[in-house]
Amino acid sequence: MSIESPLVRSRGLVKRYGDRVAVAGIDLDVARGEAVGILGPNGAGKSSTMRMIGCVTDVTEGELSVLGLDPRRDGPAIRERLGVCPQEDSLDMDLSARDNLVTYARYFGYPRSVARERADAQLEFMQLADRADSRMDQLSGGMRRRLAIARALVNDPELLMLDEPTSGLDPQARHLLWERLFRLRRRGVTLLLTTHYLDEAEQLCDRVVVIDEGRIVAEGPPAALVAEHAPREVVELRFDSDDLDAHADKLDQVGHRIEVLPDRILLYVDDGDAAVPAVYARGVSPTGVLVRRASLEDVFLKLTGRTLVEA
Ligand SMILES: Nc1ncnc2c1ncn2[C@@H]1O[C@H](COP(=O)(O)OP(=O)(O)OP(=O)(O)O)[C@@H](O)[C@H]1O
Repeated sequence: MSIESPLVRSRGLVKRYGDRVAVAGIDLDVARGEAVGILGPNGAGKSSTMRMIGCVTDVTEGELSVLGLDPRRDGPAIRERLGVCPQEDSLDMDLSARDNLVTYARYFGYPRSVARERADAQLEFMQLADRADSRMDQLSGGMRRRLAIARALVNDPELLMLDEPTSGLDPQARHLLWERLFRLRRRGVTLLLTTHYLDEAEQLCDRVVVIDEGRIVAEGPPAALVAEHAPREVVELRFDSDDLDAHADKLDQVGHRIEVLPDRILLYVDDGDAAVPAVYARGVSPTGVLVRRASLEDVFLKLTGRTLVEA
C-alpha cells in the first residue's frame, strides 16, 4: 500500500454554471499507478469533473488537489505534468500528424530535435508511425483519436486523463485504442477516464466511480460493485409486443428482482439457465432470451433506475 499522497484528491467538489449544478459535491482520490473510470450517463457531470481536474475550468466550490498542487493557483504547473485528451479533439487540421505532436511538445519547451523524437516515439506507440506525414482529413476517426492520445503523451505525463476516448468509434477502432490503453496501464501510467462503455471500464479500471446528476452513487473495483449490487446472472427477455408490464406481472418472484425497460425485461437471478424454464412455465413466451453475467450496467440500473447508454 502506497503512503504517497494521491495524484488527485477532491472533497466536496462542486461545479455550477450559473444556476445549473453540474457537479454536486464529489470526493475522489486517484492514487499513482491506478486506472480509475468515471462512469455516468450524458449530463452526469463527468466532463465538468475532468475539466476541473485538468485545470481548464474553475472550481466553483470544494477542495481539489492535483499532483499535490492547487488548480486555483498552480494551473500552468499542473498542466505541464498532465496529459489531457478532451472529448472534442483539438488537433490542428492544417498540420500533419507528426507536426501536431511536435508543435504541442514545443509548448512544453522541448528543443525541436527532442520534440521530434518524442513525437515519433508516441506515433510509434500509438501505431501511427506510417501516418506521420498524413493530414487530419486523411486519417480515420479512430486514428485521429489515437493521435490525440499520442499528443497527450508527448510530455510524459504523470496522469493521463481521457474524456470518452472511444465514443463514436466503430468496434474495431475501439478495440485498437483500448488495447493501447491496456499497455499504458501496464507501463504504470496513471489513468483517469470517463466512458459510457461499461464493459471496457470493467476490464481496464482498477476502480470505477459511478456518478449520476453530479453525485457519486457507487464506487469501488468493478467486480466488487457487481457482487455487492447484483445477483450473479441476468436473463434478458425480448418481446414483439409493447406491453411488457403485462409479461412482467406474470414473472413476479421468478428472480430476486425484475426491471422493465422500454425494449426488454431483465430478471436478476442466481442461475440464468435454471430460470428460463420458469419463464415459460408462467405462460410468458419471449421472442428472444439471453442469459448473461451481471455487469456494471446492472449496478447502474439498480442504483439510478435508468440505463446508462439509453439514458
Ligand atoms: N459550459 C457550460 N455551460 C452551462 N452548462 C453546462 C456547461 N457544460 C456543461 N453544462 C451542463 O452541466 C451538466 C453536466 O455536464 P457535463 O458535460 O459535465 O456532463 P457529462 O457527464 O460529461 O455528459 P456527456 O457525457 O454528455 O459529456 C449538464 O447539465 C450540462 O448541460
